[in-house]
Amino acid sequence: MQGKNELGDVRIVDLDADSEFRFEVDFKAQVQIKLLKGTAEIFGTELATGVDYTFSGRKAAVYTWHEYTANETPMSSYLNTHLAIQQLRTLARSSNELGPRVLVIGPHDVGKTSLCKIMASYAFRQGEKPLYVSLDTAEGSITMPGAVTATAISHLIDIEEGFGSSATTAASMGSTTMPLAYYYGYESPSENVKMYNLVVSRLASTANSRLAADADSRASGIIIDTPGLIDQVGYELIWHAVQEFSVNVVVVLGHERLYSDMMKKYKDQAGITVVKLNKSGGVVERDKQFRTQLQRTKIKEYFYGTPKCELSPYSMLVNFNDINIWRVGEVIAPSSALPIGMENMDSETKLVKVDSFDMCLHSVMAILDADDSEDEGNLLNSSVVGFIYISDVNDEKKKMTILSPSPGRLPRRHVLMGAFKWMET
Ligand SMILES: Nc1ncnc2c1ncn2[C@@H]1O[C@H](COP(=O)(O)OP(=O)(O)OP(=O)(O)O)[C@@H](O)[C@H]1O
Repeated sequence: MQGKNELGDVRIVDLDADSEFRFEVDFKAQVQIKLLKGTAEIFGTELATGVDYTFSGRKAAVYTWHEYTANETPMSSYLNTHLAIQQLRTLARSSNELGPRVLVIGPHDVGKTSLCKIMASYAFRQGEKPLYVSLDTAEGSITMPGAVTATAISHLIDIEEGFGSSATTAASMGSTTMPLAYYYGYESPSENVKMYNLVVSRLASTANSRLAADADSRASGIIIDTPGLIDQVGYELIWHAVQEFSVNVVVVLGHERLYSDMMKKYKDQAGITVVKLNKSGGVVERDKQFRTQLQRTKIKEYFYGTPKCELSPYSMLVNFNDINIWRVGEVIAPSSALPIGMENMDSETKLVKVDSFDMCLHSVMAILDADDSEDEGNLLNSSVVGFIYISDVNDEKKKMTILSPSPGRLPRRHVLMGAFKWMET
């Protein structure tokens, strides 16, 4: 395998069987990797021989199988887990039932997203079309940070861009393959647990009914990536996701206590299997700065596309009167912080209309799939048709400038604002 940085320095690396070449590239730097001979994969997607793959702002590993030798990486256990899940799919197909619903949990930075990608890629390579669900609002791996999403894996996950080129750009182009998304609007679920659980429930219910109606994907089931929360709030979120998606396989990655707590909780529940897998030594911790940078990159990608598929967003003027901007009411104290029995009633999920447009400047907002006349109490039940960015606000003229991936009028007038801001650079 050959690696080349932007200064033109070339390195050739010989990869033994069952070993990984791990690399980290800064956002400002670029490296190219080329497979010269043999077979290798990145998070489950195979590399083609002789093709230059370019990476920037990424931490990843090139893995090679050949045959089993040492057990230095947990890849063989990931493969075995996939094979067991694959059997459940075959079984489901023969009885025309819903395939496995797999939930991957664990603390931050243990490789949950990577494992989900690996399992989705392996499933796809075996002809399956599982639904990939991301409940990780910090990451925005499929559309935007702040959203929970579901998308059918109908083509290979891109080596260089992850879901970037497949889902984000499809979404920006208003394609019908726009992933199903609901907008929560904050990075961490603990900021507003009630609202987070509400959007997860909505996503689960729509995803379940889509799957029930899609004979092609039904037996392939669902793979669910989660945020890395394992404190008291985290457990609540896990129980909730298990229930809403009728999860029957819980994969615990890299955390003994979490595993034994899950075993305790589910040992008497027929039909739920709890599996423990080790964290890969290659998983890298990402500091706050790297995560923020990753979020900015995701937001930018939504509007401007990726190096492989560039987009030019449209800038348009919108009258204050032509748009209804909503945000969730002031959360005085999250319910989780109040004494048992006392609830913050509905302020955590009650929308208030934003009338000070100044506060919208540089915000990312979700356009809700709701009719103009929709009751405000129902808006949070709406999925997302796309995202916009407010690049300028002119109070005098009562207009604002909006950046949108598609031309023409706003498709809907109700938009939901969260906490994500971004500065075009
Ligand atoms: N085997 C590996 N070699 C090198 N890098 C890896 C490997 N596995 C994962 N990584 C990288 O480590 C980082 C963390 O992995 P990942 O996003 O899968 O963890 P996570 O548990 O989903 O994180 P979180 O949920 O906290 O965001 C990512 O940048 C990923 O690309």
